[in-house]
Amino acid sequence: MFYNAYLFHHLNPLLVPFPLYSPSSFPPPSPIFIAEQTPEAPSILISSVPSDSRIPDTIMMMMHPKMMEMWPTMGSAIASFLFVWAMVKKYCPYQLRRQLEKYCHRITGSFYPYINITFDEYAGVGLKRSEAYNAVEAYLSTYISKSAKRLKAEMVKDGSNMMLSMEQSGRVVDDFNGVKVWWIFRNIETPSRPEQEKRYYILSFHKRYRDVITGAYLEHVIRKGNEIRSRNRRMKLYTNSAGDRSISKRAMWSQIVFEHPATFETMALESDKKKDIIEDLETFSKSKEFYSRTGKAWKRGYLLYGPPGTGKSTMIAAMANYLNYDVYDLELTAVKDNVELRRLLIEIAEKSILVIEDIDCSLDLTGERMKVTAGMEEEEEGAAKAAVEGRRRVPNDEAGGDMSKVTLSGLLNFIDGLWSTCGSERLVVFTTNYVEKLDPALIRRGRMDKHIELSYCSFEGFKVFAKNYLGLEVHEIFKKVQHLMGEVKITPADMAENLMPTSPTDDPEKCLSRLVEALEEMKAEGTKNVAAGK
Ligand SMILES: Nc1ncnc2c1ncn2[C@@H]1O[C@H](COP(=O)(O)OP(=O)(O)OP(=O)(O)O)[C@@H](O)[C@H]1O
Ligand SMILES: [Mg+2]
Repeated sequence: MFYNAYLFHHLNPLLVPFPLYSPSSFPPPSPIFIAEQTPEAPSILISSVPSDSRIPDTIMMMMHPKMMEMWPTMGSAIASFLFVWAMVKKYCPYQLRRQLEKYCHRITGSFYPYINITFDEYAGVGLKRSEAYNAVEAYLSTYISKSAKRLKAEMVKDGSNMMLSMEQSGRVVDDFNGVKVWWIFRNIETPSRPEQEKRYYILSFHKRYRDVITGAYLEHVIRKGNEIRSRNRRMKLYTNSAGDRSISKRAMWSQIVFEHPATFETMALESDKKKDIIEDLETFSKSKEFYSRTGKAWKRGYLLYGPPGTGKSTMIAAMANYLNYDVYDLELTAVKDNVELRRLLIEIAEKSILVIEDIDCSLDLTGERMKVTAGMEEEEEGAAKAAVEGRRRVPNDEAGGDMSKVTLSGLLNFIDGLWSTCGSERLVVFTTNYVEKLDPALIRRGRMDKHIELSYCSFEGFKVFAKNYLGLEVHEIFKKVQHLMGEVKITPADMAENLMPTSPTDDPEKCLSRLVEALEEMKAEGTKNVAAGK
């Protein structure tokens, strides 16, 4: 670029009226003047800020060197104009000023030849990151490395690539079939959301290209941007926690990159069950058309239940890896009330899995349910209740001691009420150790479409472990293991623990023998308990 940049501070004597200047009423209507980049038609760029930001300390003016000769005249013209405007602003009655502003805008608008389109980071009610903004950001990442000066780098998939985006207000030029457009990035603090910067892109182009830019060009940007996004996508794990309230006094999602190694191949599960789940996921992810044809929200509920250590959490990771979906791990006890729950759930992006672990411990809905569990032995019920209470209290203590006011109806509303249609391609997964204690309303078919029981390890499951952990497909000890597994129940977690080499000298045989020992011990323990009448 051949432009010279000038930074004018408040105190610059040339622009003394500046302290009186407020961007909220700065004419002309567009906050940004775009400089023509051709030497034949040089003009200036005044980088101002939109009305909802703070008054800038400095204002940047860029101009073509050719204009330097004109600067003395032009500079004082601008200064005089700003001075007059500042006086008008300061001394004119409000009504008159409004009128003047209107005329000013009309006049400048008639010769201002550019159209600006804004892409805000948060669309609509401001709760959900705009898809268009995401696409634009990704699209520009391929261009900005060439022209923008202050960049932010983010590692993308496999850590093999970087995605660049503009960090501070910056500008890039794009060329579409010979038509030049400018992308301007702005990040400003807003008084209404001090915890969050307002970020947006402005697309500027000459009005004579309106059709081609609003049509073919924008289509091209969104398509390319989405392609780049899906290529670079790294799965994320989001979680809400009471601790995150410190800044904004409300829970928000915080995220980390999700890199769980579990897959369906590594899961010890009967092959029929595995196949069934995979097919179900596959069908779901390809059923966009079906859901819209049948008027249903594109979402599916899974209930994973079974004793501790049977692979419920592992299954969620395998599902996420299979579909390449983000995971939103919702800690219900840290959600203050239904309003906060709604806000959190609206922020969930598509292609995601919403997980509520230990749903039986998560809500104060258990009060009613506890009474319903008539079949439960009293002692067991007491222990379960204590566990529930214990687990429920911990996060709430962090939140300042107040109990979560999320209700069953609040939760159901998001699962399949009107709000459920906000955001599509979403799996909702509940896990529990005590399926019988759940409120039937919560898990009825249609809400939780698929109930998957994860139970004790089968011999087939053991073979998956043996292959993955020890590299063994057959071994003479397998028979013994099979026999013992017919007599005692062992969870996949215990199985994994026993098969894991504990020292570098442990060979597969040693690990298998350790498992046999553990199984025999469990069997003896079981016999002892039966004899003692437990
Ligand atoms: N089916 C399985 N296949 C492979 N590994 C498993 C399986 N089930 C459990 N594991 C292993 O056991 C560990 C515990 O499993 P996981 O956390 O998934 O159990 P869970 O059912 O979620 O337990 P909880 O009810 O206590 O949350 C995991 O780290 C995993 O390595
Ligand atoms: Mg778990």
